Amino acid sequence: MEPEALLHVQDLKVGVRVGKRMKFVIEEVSLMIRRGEVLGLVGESGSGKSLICAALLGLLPPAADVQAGQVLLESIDLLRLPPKRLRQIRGAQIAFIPQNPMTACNPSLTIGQHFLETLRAHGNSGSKRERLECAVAILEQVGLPRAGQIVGLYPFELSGGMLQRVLIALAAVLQPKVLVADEPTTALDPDNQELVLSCLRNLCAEHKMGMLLVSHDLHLLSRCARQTAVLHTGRIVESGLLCDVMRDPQHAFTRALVNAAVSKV
Ligand SMILES: Nc1ncnc2c1ncn2[C@@H]1O[C@H](COP(=O)(O)OP(=O)(O)OP(=O)(O)O)[C@@H](O)[C@H]1O
Repeated sequence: MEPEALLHVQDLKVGVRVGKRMKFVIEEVSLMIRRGEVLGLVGESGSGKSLICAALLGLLPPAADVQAGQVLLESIDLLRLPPKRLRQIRGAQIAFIPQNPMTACNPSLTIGQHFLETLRAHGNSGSKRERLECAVAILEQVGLPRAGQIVGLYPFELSGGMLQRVLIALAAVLQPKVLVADEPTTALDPDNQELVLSCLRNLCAEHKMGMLLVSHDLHLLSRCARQTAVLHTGRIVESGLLCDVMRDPQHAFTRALVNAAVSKV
């Protein structure tokens, strides 16, 4: 039996205002993510990957607007929720892992305080000690050694790879149904990339989360994603099982991506 669809994006269209006119940068994008499954969204720089992530989370920049489409999280259309309800769902049911861990953290808060704040903001009524225990447990799950000490450290005291795993833990602590990860390994060296990818793979499998993993690198996606969708100038030009797409790419743009990926192996 096919696992059930968690996130279903249908015919998404996003425009950005350029002076007085609207330029459409995302057109008729449809994606489906099932429980426990990683969908790799691949595309060239400027193809619209980050705007799709932002649209899913209701975090488009002021110049951009959703013009059409649906983003169904199970049966709820995120594009049509009042802002207050969307804020409750964001983080708790659909969470974001950013590209650059160094700029995503608040430098004046310890790692533990980041977790306390996230849990408090989403109504966790446990004591401070219970919330910190929760933080330590998820930090251990993402493979960070000495998690009990890490909660007392500030972001600058951790390496980029460790901090990215902290952010993954922070995104996962409320056990969202879907994780959206926009190029989460860009700022990392190859060893840390591998650690982060395996941490994402394990989290999704263990908690049956769905994940949208964004990259411009098909080879990198092939280490984590089962399904893929290929984005080219704002449109999905090909999608399916990543192994099939890599074996027999149909679109000229996908063939170029596959050749680039093969040359990295
Ligand atoms: N705030 C904005 N104002 C105007 N245009 C924007 C804005 N954000 C993005 N765009 C345009 O929308 C298109 C898609 O941008 P987006 O950042 O989503 O691409 P991307 O695939 O994520 O690129 P990269 O891999 O380089 O991050 C680009 O043409 C970009 O110039």
